[in-house]
Amino acid sequence: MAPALNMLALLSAVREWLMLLVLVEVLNGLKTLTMFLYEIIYDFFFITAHFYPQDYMSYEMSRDVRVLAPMRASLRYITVPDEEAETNSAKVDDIMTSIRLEPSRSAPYSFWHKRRWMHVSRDDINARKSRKYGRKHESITLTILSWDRKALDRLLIQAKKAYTDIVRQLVYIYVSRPSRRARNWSWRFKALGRRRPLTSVILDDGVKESLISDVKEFLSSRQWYLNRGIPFRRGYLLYGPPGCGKTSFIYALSGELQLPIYILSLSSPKLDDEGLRHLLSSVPGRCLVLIQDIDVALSRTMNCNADTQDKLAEASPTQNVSISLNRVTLSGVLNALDGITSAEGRLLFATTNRYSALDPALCRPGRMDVHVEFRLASKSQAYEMFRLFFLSEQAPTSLKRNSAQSLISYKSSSYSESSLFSTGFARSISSDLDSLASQFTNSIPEQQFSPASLQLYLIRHKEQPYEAAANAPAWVKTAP
Ligand SMILES: Nc1ncnc2c1ncn2[C@@H]1O[C@H](COP(=O)(O)OP(=O)(O)OP(=O)(O)O)[C@@H](O)[C@H]1O
Repeated sequence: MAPALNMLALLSAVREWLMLLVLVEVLNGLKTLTMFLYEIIYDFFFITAHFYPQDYMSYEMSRDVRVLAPMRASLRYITVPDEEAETNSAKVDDIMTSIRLEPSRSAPYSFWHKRRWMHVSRDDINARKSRKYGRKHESITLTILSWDRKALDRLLIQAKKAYTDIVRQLVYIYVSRPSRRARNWSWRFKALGRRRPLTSVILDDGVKESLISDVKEFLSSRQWYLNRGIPFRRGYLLYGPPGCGKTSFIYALSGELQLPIYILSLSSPKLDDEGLRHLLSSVPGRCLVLIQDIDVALSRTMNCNADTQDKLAEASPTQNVSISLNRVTLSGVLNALDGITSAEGRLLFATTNRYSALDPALCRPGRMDVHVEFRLASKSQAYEMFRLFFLSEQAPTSLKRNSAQSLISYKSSSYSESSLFSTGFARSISSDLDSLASQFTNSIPEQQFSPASLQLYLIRHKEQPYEAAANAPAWVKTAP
């Protein structure tokens, strides 16, 4: 009797287990079905866009709360990136226009745009993907409650316009710096620079235009490079005496192309070949890397090997500032420039005052593809500088080089120079501008002064165009 009872109990337990198993399977099936239905409904009702760091502009745009959700007053969780907090502007208004707000990592935000619900979140991307997509380990996801794809197009068009308006006036500047972990270097946001118009950099005829068209041509040829297996990057070597506009041109170009500038200081203390390689491989695609005075940095490091530097540092621990402690070698620079992990679309600009001192290996095509000489000011540069200097912003925009004579002259013997600026100075000077510029140019010898020294002279006479032209011969005789 007892074995029969045990058997019955066993059967009932097995039956209960089986029922439980079936229940679990049914629940799992329901869950899968729910997920399946959810995905169908989600795909039908929601449009999702992902933004990855490799697509620099659209990623930066999507991270900027001011751009995607201008009515940010309703947002509750916002991050102010470290870099923006560093913005050192005296005017509150300036800070407000330059401070970027980002969605918080912990809390996504939602907003309404044209009666549609939108949701933005910052998501981590896994290490494998992050290697593919760039230096930041995250992406931005925008979800729109709508089955009309045009809703996304409309938002992106509006956001792109807002973003362009914000960045049009600004240049993002990054600098290399050692990170806390030894032997590791990274890029740090330094400042939002005001964009310098390219027209304010005056070079010899054709130099600026050919450089700009070369850069633009390069940036639009990605596929051409890829098809031929050529690394998609280009190096420019700008050389010439100090104060001839090399750096100014590079800054103006970055503003024109709306590309961030990454300033690489080869003479940074303790920068070594590995750090340099890491830095050059971690810039984003489409950016401008600037190495100033490349000859100085390299000659200093090569004259002083790592051991000597260590000894010097130990001997004078308090004089770190004056002693170069970097260990970058020429071969390290060459390897870093050639690095296969270097960002695509990278524009490298190096400047030097001593072209002949550079190693030919550094200057060869593939590393420095385009060499451009920036010379001391020619007469035509002096002429254009004078005109630009005294061509007030209030002057009619139609005022071109040879049209000044046709404008009505407001000059009369009764006005004083100082009153010109407050009482229609622009129109007053415009009629004489060309003749004053010619007078000035006649006194300036060809290629004897740098544009920087001409600029200094003109600044001294910034409200006295007539005196600036008249005093130029005397200045030329005494100028250093
Ligand atoms: N070609 C130019 N057109 C207009 N301004 C110029 C030009 N060259 C120099 N300047 C002015 O001179 C100053 C110094 O110029 P910049 O720093 O660009 O010269 P550089 O050639 O880079 O000098 P360095 O070799 O010493 O770095 C700037 O304020 C700039 O406005």
